Amino acid sequence: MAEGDPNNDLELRRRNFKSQQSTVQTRRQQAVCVRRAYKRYGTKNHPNVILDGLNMTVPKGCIYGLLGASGCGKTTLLNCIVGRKRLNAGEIWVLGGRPGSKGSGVPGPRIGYMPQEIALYGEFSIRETLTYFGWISDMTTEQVEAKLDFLINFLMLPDADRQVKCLSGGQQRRVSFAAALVHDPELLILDEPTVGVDPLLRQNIWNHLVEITKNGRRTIIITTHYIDETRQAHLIGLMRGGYFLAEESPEQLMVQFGAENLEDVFLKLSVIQNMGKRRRSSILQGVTDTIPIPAGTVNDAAVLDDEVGEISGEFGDNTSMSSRTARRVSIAPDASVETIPTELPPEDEKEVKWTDYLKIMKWSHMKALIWKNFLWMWRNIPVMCFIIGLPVAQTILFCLSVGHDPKNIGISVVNHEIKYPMEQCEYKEGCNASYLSCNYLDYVIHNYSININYYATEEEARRTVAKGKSWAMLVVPHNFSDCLRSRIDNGRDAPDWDVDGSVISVFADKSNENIATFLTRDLLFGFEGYAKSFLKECDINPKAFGRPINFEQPLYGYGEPDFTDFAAPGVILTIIFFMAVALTSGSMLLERNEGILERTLVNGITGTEILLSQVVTQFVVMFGQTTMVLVFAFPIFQLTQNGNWILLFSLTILSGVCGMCFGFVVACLCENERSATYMALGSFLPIVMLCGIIWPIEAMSPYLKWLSDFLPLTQATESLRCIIARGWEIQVPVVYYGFGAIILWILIFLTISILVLKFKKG
Ligand SMILES: Nc1ncnc2c1ncn2[C@@H]1O[C@H](COP(=O)(O)OP(=O)(O)OP(=O)(O)O)[C@@H](O)[C@H]1O
Repeated sequence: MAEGDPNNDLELRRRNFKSQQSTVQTRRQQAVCVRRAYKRYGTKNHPNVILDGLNMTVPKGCIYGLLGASGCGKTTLLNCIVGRKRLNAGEIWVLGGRPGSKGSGVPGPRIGYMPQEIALYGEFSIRETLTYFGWISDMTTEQVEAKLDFLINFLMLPDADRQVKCLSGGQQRRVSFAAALVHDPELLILDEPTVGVDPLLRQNIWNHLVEITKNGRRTIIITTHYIDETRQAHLIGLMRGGYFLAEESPEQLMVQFGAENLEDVFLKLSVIQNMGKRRRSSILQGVTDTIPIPAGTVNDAAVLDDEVGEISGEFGDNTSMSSRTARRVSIAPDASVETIPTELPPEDEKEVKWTDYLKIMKWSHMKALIWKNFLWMWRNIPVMCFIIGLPVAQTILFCLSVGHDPKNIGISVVNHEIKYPMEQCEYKEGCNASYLSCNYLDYVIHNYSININYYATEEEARRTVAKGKSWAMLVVPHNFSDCLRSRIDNGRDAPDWDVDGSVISVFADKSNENIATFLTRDLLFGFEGYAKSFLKECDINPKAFGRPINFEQPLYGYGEPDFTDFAAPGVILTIIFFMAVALTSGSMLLERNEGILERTLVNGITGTEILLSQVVTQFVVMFGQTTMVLVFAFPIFQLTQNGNWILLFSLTILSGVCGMCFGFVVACLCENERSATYMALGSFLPIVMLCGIIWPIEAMSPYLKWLSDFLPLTQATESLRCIIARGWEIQVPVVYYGFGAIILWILIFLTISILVLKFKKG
């Protein structure tokens, strides 16, 4: 094979891997082993490098104190160890496997994680909190109960039935500590557990940590700002500038630096680092020499083998200062990836069967999550009442305020038939009534909600319209009644002046399209109605002078079109959809931002399980909301409902489920409530405008109409309209398209959120 041949290179690397097998095995025998970890936030071009070639070795059975200034990257490192964040380059083994890989058990109940934030549900009691964390770690209630008394006594916690939100900050931190301890994990990761804890209890906690690591089966990584309390740790890692300045036993470090306490050591190391004279950190020398590790828990020979590998740079390691410096100089944000072999030796992990991939959830996890969701609701009854009451209030407001005829529209009339103000316009019965205009106006007043004010001159009346005090001016000509009679009597022979003299002129303010439309309708229909009654009084067939077009009883709907009925389907679906978006994204972001979600995920709960548990709980809420909204809209406010109740109910529920899934997407994509609000609000108006909710989609431009067809609520709104207004059943295409489209969107949103949850890690 020629030199430089890629196959040749691959063969060489394979051989190297074989020779490194023992090194790799050794690393996997540690509780945690991190090699050449490189982690940055920000973009490739503007990276904020947090871990920069960091090596860390935590043997099984030891307490490892992780120290460093605030913001140096301790939490980031811990998040990578528990599998919640990914390195940009480098390797991590935790309890023998790769965090996050199938079968590694990490994240999972093998780990107990206490994050920096309290990350607990304030409404839960101590007992409920520990039960929840016990259940998600596969414990039974009896096992939790058995552990509860011990933890309460040991951590000096108050009564187990006290709610977490009623505890002091220090007590809350101790409950959080208890939640990490409850399932007796193999690896306990504690991010500043002793903040706000009094010295006596802090000592107790350390004693307990020492106690549980004695048998060599438990390992603890602990970060703290109280540097000197880590004297009791077996090993400490002093972190600065993205890597460890030293990783030794505390005693060794103090002897080495001739310091009286660890703070001095840290200061001295920092000064040395600043001077560019970094000392070589003898990673495992200290471990094998100074830590009283129980026999059999660490393979000494292997450790030495590992050590040799490290020092000789066999596996590309860099603990010697020169190699570290050389590599650190050359490391570019992702160039480091190239220096890491992409093909790693086969891992000795639990064999994963293809059927494992089908197990998307564990019943014990689902039980815990659903119980927790309902308990949260039960503890927040006022919030729940608001959540169910809000859509009802919105429906009531819609029914009361939208689609009804405008009332008391004022118009100004100048009636030249009478001598106003000396003479008043009054209704006179009979075919020979003198002022037909007065009869017509009287008919309008009594049949429509129109207020008439009379004026003597056109100037006065016009001024009222110009000043916005009236919506129109009507001018009745002098001989209106006579001319109208002549027109009826003479028909096609009526002289022009009679035709012209029988016309009432309307000068309207059409600045408000809706009011102008209603006024036009009332004046025209009013005249038609009055004319019919007048012709009857004169024994003339009204049809002779009526419109030659007659609207019979409609096939669907009522004679008078009602905008409330038109808008109701879309409005109901929108209310349920967006309430679900707000509720789901809000509750998920709340959990995430308080660190509870992160903690739950570290315990081995999967994103899919969280989504499914939310689906179950939100479904119940949605059921309540939908029932209330439909009861108020139809039986109480009497909106048109000629269709199948089951179809109406199921389509409304489906729109809620669709909103819930969209809420998942929002929560997965957005970092905080503010961006989630922007995203939800940003989608609200396009959906309302483009889905044919407030205006028929037939009125849209063809391109927008095409776009509208693909939006989640368009087909569903049309389908619901056909169900309730036309009484159509599921076999009609328009109806089942609505169901199909919304189910398709549910699947799309669910898939997006599962994919984002899976791939969006640090
Ligand atoms: N999600 C993130 N996006 C961007 N930067 C981040 C993110 N998380 C942390 N950082 C930055 O990374 C650095 C290390 O943060 P980290 O929380 O790991 O520090 P820390 O050592 O745990 O600090 P402390 O002791 O104060 O908790 C900080 O400068 C922080 O601002």
